[in-house]
Amino acid sequence: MLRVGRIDYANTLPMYFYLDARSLAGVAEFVSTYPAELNRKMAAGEVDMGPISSFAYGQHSREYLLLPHLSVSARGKVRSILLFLRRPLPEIRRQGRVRLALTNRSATSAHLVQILFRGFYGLEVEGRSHEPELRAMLAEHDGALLIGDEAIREAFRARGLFVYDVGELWFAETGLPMTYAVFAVREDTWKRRTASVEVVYRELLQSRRLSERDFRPLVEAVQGEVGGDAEFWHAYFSGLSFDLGPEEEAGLALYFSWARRLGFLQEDVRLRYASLASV
Ligand SMILES: C=C(O[C@@H]1C=C(C(=O)O)C=C[C@H]1O)C(=O)O
Repeated sequence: MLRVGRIDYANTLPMYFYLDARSLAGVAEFVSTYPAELNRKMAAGEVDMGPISSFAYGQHSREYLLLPHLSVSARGKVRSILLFLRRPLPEIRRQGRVRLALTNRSATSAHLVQILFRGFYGLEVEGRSHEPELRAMLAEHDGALLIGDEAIREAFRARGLFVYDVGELWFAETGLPMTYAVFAVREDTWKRRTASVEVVYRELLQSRRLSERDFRPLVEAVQGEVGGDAEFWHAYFSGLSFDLGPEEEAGLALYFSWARRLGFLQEDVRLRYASLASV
């Protein structure tokens, strides 16, 4: 059986919501976790494919292949990758240095924030990986990065903090979308189990397409779990892009080149795709 990763944040739900259990019976089993742990499991070969952090793809682009037309991206506002600052951003920028607590659930966004603050704003950044607990994070830092449903929940109740959408900050500097997660398969799995990967891929893509036709059933499902109103969740799903097209590739290329320049990645990243027919 293929071990397929799954992230329990709302942002990947469109790819999973309409999966057909019968088509996947005997082909795939699902491993649910958060992004940083999924990245680790992919690297260790404990998971064969899944929605890993784009950054993790950058670290392993020689061993992984991308699945075409699948991602979690946004052109601007993403609404779930949020920086909670104790003081307004312009004030922090004037100060020239910042101490940030970065959620240990993330790989893409934790590096993206450092790219923005160091690369684009020219600040001295002390970034520390932290459990995603806003109060504890802010006790010793100027700001905290949260992602996924944890970020959304905190944004609903944040008082007296200055909250910035990291996707919006990236777009303001680059005019490009940002891709937070890509779907990748280990190349060794792809070679040995091509037919099974094709079955799972078709299902993920089909689910994505069905979800995009009408987000209402997904909105109802996440509203019950995370809270918030239907309007927020419609804006959330419609504001994300689940495709991986030329614009997303351009955003990723810029992200990877900055990650390389700041020493977060040791090699240039090539986007290599599994040759899957887009059905
Ligand atoms: C849009 C999001 O993207 C997520 C962010 C990730 C990261 O920062 O490494 C990884 C996977 C994505 O599901 C989010 O968490 O809100």
